[in-house]
Amino acid sequence: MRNAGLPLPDRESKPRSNGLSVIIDNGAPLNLFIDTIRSSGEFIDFVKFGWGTSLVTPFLEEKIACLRENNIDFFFGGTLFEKFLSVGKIEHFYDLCCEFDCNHVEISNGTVAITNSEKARFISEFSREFTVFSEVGNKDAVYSDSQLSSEWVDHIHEDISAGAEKVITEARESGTAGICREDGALRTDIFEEILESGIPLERLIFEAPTKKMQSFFIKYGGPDVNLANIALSEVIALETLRLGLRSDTFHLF
Ligand SMILES: C=C(OP(=O)(O)O)C(=O)O
Ligand SMILES: O=S([O-])[O-]
Repeated sequence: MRNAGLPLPDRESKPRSNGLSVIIDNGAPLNLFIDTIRSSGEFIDFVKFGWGTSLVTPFLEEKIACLRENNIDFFFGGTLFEKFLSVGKIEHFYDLCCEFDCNHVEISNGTVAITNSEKARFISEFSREFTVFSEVGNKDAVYSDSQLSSEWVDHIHEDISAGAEKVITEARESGTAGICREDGALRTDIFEEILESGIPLERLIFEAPTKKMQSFFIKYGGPDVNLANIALSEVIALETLRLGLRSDTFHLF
């Protein structure tokens, strides 16, 4: 990173608790993964092994070793937690997290029909041994549409009270549900309600797989807004958005 004399926004260096970029790995080939981590690791705070890909992706151990060498933490997609939950095998999920020496777990209810309060009980249990990132929002676009912004804020409060270190707002890998409409349009009503609620933005991580979403959150949340579901190929491009080095955020900073 070189600023070449430009007055760019100050970005805290890693490890940081704000301004996080969470990359999603969906089973990328090993060398592509290692190459990305080695060349852009400075801009990556976490890797999420998306949904249940960690059970299928070859070379998971090698990928995790590469992350450890580069001081990047990781967690498994919340859907994996939900899959174990749906078959009554949550203790196996716990065992898996221990086997991989996870520091972080994602606890969500984006696919299984459990209430937020039931989810909060798992947040509370897992937060005794892990740092919990909870997730609010549903993966079904039609159901998402029916969720009121006030419900989102209630659920975020409940998750934080239960022990979630940060709360992830659902958008999926595609930006088509949760805080987005099926056509990718952002639910600005939810974002506004979150801002009005006074919940510090540092406690939230916004899934923002598209440039449009990333630009929106940077515009209204600042260069240090926490963002997730960033594709491996977009790490550097995202950092330029945060720094006002791309047209979409050029005039912000
Ligand atoms: C990103 C996704 O899932 P998870 O949060 O479980 O990784 C998804 O299904 O698009
Ligand atoms: O829970 S998700 O869609 O990252």
